[in-house]
Amino acid sequence: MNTSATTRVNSLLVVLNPNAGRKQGRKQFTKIVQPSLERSGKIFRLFETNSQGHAQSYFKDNICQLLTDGIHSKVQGDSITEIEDASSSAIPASLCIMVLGGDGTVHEVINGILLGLEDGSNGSTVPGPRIEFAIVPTGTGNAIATSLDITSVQDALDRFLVGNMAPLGVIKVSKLSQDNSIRSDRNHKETRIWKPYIYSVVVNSFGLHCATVADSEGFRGLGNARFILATLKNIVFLKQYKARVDLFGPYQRYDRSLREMISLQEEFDAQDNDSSAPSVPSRTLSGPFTYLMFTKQASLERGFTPAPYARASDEWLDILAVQNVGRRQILKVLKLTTKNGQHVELDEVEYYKAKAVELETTTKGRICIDGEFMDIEAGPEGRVRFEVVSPCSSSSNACFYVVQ
Ligand SMILES: Nc1ncnc2c1ncn2[C@@H]1O[C@H](COP(=O)(O)OP(=O)(O)OP(=O)(O)O)[C@@H](O)[C@H]1O
Repeated sequence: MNTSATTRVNSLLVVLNPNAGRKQGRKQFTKIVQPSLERSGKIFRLFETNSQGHAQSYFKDNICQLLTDGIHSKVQGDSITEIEDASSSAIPASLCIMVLGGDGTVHEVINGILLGLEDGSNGSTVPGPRIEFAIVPTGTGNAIATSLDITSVQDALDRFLVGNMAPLGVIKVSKLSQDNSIRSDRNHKETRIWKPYIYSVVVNSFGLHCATVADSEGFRGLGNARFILATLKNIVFLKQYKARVDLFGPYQRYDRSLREMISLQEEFDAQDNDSSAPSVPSRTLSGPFTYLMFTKQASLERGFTPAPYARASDEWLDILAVQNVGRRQILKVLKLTTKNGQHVELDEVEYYKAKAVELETTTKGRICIDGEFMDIEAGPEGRVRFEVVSPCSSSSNACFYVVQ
């Protein structure tokens, strides 16, 4: 997979969420971003979000138009007024989006784009347009920027101007289709029918992390301290969360003695699995879980690195699981998560990489998807599937890249 392609996209749209993080985005745009872009001769359009969900609905409604737009067209409010090449019906291959915000804003933009392209794709199987992101961290956690080691607004701009790109993997989160969710083929092999529900770019969690994200909303305004407060609360009132996790297809496991991820392809090959759509898990974690996450990002905020081997550009989903431990143990795990990901050396921690994962809860449960919440039914009907969509594959409606 190409991890160092240089930018070749001219059209630049700057998305500004003035409410992200400590609400400094507008100031940073005027003082740092705008002068820097103008100095380097970049022509751009500005889109400022006005509420939660605005970025998603804007991109859902406008992505096809944005892709067909000429560089000199203007955005006025939610509509694009001057379209340079209105006669062109073919969608040009590229768009660059600079996001001044946090992970929630990137999540909304990506979901809006994929929904908009899905509506406009008419079932096409050709890979979708190339969409490049430059992420300027003005949010709270800034997991994507932090995982790319982008340290400031200026650093993000400097990297944008250099233009080195890496693919940005996206996680498709699917629920079982309500009608006819299990189908049998000619050989009476049962196949589940999945319906995409949402796309995730940062982290999907269950258990303590999800409860912490929910509680941290009440402490907004405290910056990153809101996560610390919410985590402490959930350690004091520690719960174990009953669920099973199935890994499908080839997978890797962190080996503490070798201090690296080892491939378990051989174990997987030995099973009676159809590699294109395996129905038998290659590994099952039976819970209950204290802490569980599936992620594409190594760090969720500066200094907090739960999945040290995660790469936004690869095709793996990183799985961090801590099963049924007490307060003292989970505190030790979380403490070492802040020490360059040393928690993976603890016996309590299981760390895997897989291509597809399914979660099934024993009672009604809740998962957190990039800060959004999804309630799930108990048992097999409530199963949720997580899989990485390879950028630029025929199954992807768009080829996402990110400035690194
Ligand atoms: N003008 C606005 N007013 C209020 N909320 C907004 C506005 N524009 C966007 N939002 C919402 O702000 C929320 C927070 O944005 P974002 O997630 O980017 O920042 P953050 O939570 O501070 O950072 P991170 O997700 O990196 O921790 C999102 O849910 C987004 O929908």
